[in-house]
Order: sequence, then structure tokens, then C-alpha cells
Amino acid sequence: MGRFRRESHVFRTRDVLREDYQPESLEERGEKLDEYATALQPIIDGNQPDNIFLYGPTGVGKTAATHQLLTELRSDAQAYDDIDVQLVELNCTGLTSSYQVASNLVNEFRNPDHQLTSVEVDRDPIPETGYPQKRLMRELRKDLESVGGTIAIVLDEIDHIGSDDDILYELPRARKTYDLDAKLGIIGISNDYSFRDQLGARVIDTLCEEEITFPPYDATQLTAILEKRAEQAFHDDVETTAAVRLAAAYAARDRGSARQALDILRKAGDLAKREASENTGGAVAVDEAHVEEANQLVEQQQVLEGIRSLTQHAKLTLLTICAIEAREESPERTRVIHDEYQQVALANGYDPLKRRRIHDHLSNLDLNGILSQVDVSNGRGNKNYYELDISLESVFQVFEETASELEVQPIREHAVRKGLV
Ligand SMILES: Nc1ncnc2c1ncn2[C@@H]1O[C@H](COP(=O)(O)OP(=O)(O)OP(=O)(O)O)[C@@H](O)[C@H]1O
Repeated sequence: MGRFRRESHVFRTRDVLREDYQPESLEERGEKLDEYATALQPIIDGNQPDNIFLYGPTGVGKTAATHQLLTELRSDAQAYDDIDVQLVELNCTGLTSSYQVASNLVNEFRNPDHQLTSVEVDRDPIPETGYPQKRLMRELRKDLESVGGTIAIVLDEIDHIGSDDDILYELPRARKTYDLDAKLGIIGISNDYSFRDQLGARVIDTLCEEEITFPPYDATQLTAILEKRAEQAFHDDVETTAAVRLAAAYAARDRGSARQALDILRKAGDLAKREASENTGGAVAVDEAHVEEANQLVEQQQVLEGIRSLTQHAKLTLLTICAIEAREESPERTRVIHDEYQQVALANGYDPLKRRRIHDHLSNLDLNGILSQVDVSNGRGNKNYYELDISLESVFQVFEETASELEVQPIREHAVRKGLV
């Protein structure tokens, strides 16, 4: 027998616990789905759609709800001859300017593999850089005209665009500006609450006509979500009740994320599976010990993934903390961090943000377990000091892998000289 052997004591369908599995219906989100459906109703009524802004922390069903409702909408729309609903979806992770969002949108329309629209746009893709803004908008206009009907444009992780956000003003107004027949509705999705406040008033007015907030799940909701998935994922004779409850409790205590809860349960299942194949025979259970170990693994992985998906200025803020850490000067206060951040931003070719925004980024990094706040004021309650809550080496590694455009090497060398990595 070779190294790999098919084994099915534990999982019936492990994929059901994976992030990319789209459940037929979302559990525990009845009210939010109703609210969201009401905001989409103008499309079915043949009217101009409202632009919708969806907020909520990571893993609380924003994307899954959007997929479910837009699929239903398209299918229900077929009953009406006078509406033709087209969808285009763009994940804005790593797109840090209006140009990039617009050019990727055009290429999304032109990519036959990604097409969610029933109309093919048979034009060549456009380059990621180099087109003058006017020409780019002309191309976008041509595509919108070709696709026609009612076009719902989903911009997921929209906060990655940062402050170069003209497109978020222009896109919702494109129908008027270009005198298009097509009706456009923009659905922006973000897990960065502070992003909305950073948008200019004119963008907020156009983009956020309807705002829907998805709150974190509590332990009861997560238990219901996991129970449903566990039924499909595990064999009937595999005991999972206690594991499901504990995985839900861990995820609820941390961020209330269904993604996290599913990750914990899947990993716990892997650990149980490994054990089952070592000692054959006996009843199989995914138990609390598996969940505890799985929870630790997921926590580590989550922090590293969190760094990968940070916006550029959040990365620059983190890089600043690394520089301070490498000089053994942390924890440091927000004012000093902001002073140094400005130099780091400029050195990396970015216009620095104001202190208030850096304060938000520091809080977000703290929330995501990457930094921690330290009280250094001898109990007088001044908590605006921050330090790294994970190893310098792990941050360097993620940056070197995914943010090679940032100047990480000199900071790493400094840390090496100090014997910190
Ligand atoms: N109510 C639910 N019922 C069943 N599964 C859910 C529910 N909410 C979320 N999930 C599952 O959890 C995972 C994460 O959900 P989703 O991607 O929709 O989160 P999100 O809020 O868009 O997160 P992010 O902001 O990180 O993209 C997916 O696998 C999804 O199917």
C-alpha cells in the first residue's frame, strides 16, 4: 500500500466545511436577507437600483448573502420580459487606486471566463497601467453600453481603494454622465468601518444610498450554522455535538466569524481523522481536545492572513511598528508612531495619512490580534501605546512574500543586528 490511502471514517464531505462552499441558504440571517432584498427590490420593479453599502467584520456572511440574493434576483427576474439583470463582481483586494478598479472592471466585462453577464463583450483586455483616465472611462462606458439592461456591480473589499477614490463617485453617476440606457447599481462591501468616514461627502451621498450592517454572530447562531454543515460534512456515526458547541464558542468569543468557526471545525475533523487512522476500531468522535488544538492552529494562521489582506496604509503602519520594534523602542505612543509612519510612507512612495487615520489603523491592527495596546502610564489609564503581538519574523516573512514593493530589508537587517530575528 502506498503513502496515500482513501479513508472515510470521519468525513463524508469535507468540502462542505471549506470557505468556498456556497451553502444553499444562509442560517440565522433571515432579517438581514430581508433588509438586503428590500434594497434590491427596485431592480425587479424595473427602476433605477439604489447603491448599497454593506459593512460588517470578516466572515459574517456579507459575500455569501450577496451571492445568494443576486442569484435569486437573476432567476426571479426571468419572469419579467422588461428587465434584464446583469452582474459583474470585482474583488478589490490589492487594487489601490481608481485607475486599477476601473481597468479591472473593464477586464472583468471582457473576460469570458469570469462573465456573469449574459452579453459577451468581445473587446481586448486593457493594460493594468498606462491608459489616460479619459480613455479608460471611455472604454468602461462602451462596455456598460454593450452589456445594457440593469447592471449590478459588486465591489467586494472596496476599502482597499484607499483615498484615490474618484471612481466611487463617477461609477454610480455614469448613467447620467454618459447618458447611458443601462441602469447601474453599485454594491460596495467592506469590513473596515472607518473606511466610510474617510470617504468624501459627495462619495457617501452617491454610494451609500442604502447601508446595511452585518453584525458578528453570537455562539448560538454559530452553533446553528455549524450544526447544519456538520450534518453534511461528517458521517452519521461520528459524534460532533460537543465539538460544534466549543468551536462556536471559540469563534464567538473572538470575532463572531462563521469562517473562523468553520475553519476550527474542519481542522478539528482533520485531527480526529488522523487519530482514527492511527488507532483503528472503536467509536469515532471529533471531541473538545481536537477543537482546542484546532483553535490554536487557526488563530496563528488567521493573524498571518490578516496581514496579507491589509490595505496599503495599514501595511505601512505595521511596517512602522516593525521598525520601532527592530530598534527595541516599543511599545510606542500613537503620536510618535505617526511621526515615523510619515517617513515610512514617503520613503515607500505614498502620501502619508493624517494622525486620526493612523489611529484607526492601529486600532484595527489591535482588533485583529497583530498589535496589542499597552498601558505604560502606571495605572493612569493612558492606553495609546502599541507593540507587536506576534513575532517580527512572521511579519517579515508575510511582507517579503506578498508586499515586495515595500522596503522591508533595511528593517530586517536592523532586527538581525539586534539579534531579534
Ligand atoms: N449565516 C451563514 N450560514 C451559513 N454559512 C455562513 C453564514 N455566514 C457565513 N457563512 C459561511 O462563512 C464563510 C465566510 O462568509 P463570507 O465570505 O460571506 O463572509 P464575509 O462577511 O463576506 O467576510 P469577508 O469580509 O472576510 O469577505 C463562507 O464560507 C460562508 O458560506
